[in-house]
Amino acid sequence: MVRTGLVAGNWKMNGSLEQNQALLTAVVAGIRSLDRVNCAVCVPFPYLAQAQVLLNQTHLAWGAQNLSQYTHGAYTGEVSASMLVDFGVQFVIVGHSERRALFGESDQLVAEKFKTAQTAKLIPILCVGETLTQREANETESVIAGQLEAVIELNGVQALANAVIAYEPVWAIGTGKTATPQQAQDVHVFIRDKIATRDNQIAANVRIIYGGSVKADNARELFAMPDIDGGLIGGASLVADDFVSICKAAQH
Ligand SMILES: O=C[C@H](O)COP(=O)(O)O
Repeated sequence: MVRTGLVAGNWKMNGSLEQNQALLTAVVAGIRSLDRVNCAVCVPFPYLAQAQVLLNQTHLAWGAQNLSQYTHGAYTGEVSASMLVDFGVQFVIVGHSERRALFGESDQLVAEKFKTAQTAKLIPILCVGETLTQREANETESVIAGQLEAVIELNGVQALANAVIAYEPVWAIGTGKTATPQQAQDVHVFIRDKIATRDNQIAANVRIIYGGSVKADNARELFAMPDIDGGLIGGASLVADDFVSICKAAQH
């Protein structure tokens, strides 16, 4: 089977109305001719309205970087799935390592956010990945298995049919230290095999993308690996030419 590649930008806490306008306009123009890869940007909440206006009817989808596990009510500062739907959001990142490490999001909470997203028909981009200490202690597989199992336990393996998994080794995020294509491929195969123990078809179809210092000059070799279906791009998604090059590299 052929999985359509996905390149999603994660702007993190960056941007301004003025910068976004220039960036989005340039990216939309740059990816116009790409018809065999899906491209998206996950922007900070306040810019969803701007993304909706600028990206409607273009090849660039938009998404959010987080959501509340609650649907509505007295949860000051939270943003619900239905609010994201109001702004035409298609994707939402859940369980990014920065949220796990800096904001205390547990595997269980991530699984709940995943559920809330899917209930609202949003496509969760579920981030999994190990720290350097965990890799050096040979815990990569057990850590990722735990992160994945929490989501499968709560949501069922079928839920992965409408989701994307992003493998993001924490030691490669924003460090300029990319996993080698083979290192990334090995973990992607581990993830796919793990899912296959529950359901072969879902495992074969689910898109597993790689994140961690993907740049215009290393994207092609990463995306050439058979189980790497695209990328979740941080820093390089803030530079139009770089992001467009990475999107092009994912079109096989
Ligand atoms: O979500 C994106 C990742 O955290 C990767 O960020 P990076 O490309 O800046 O390393």
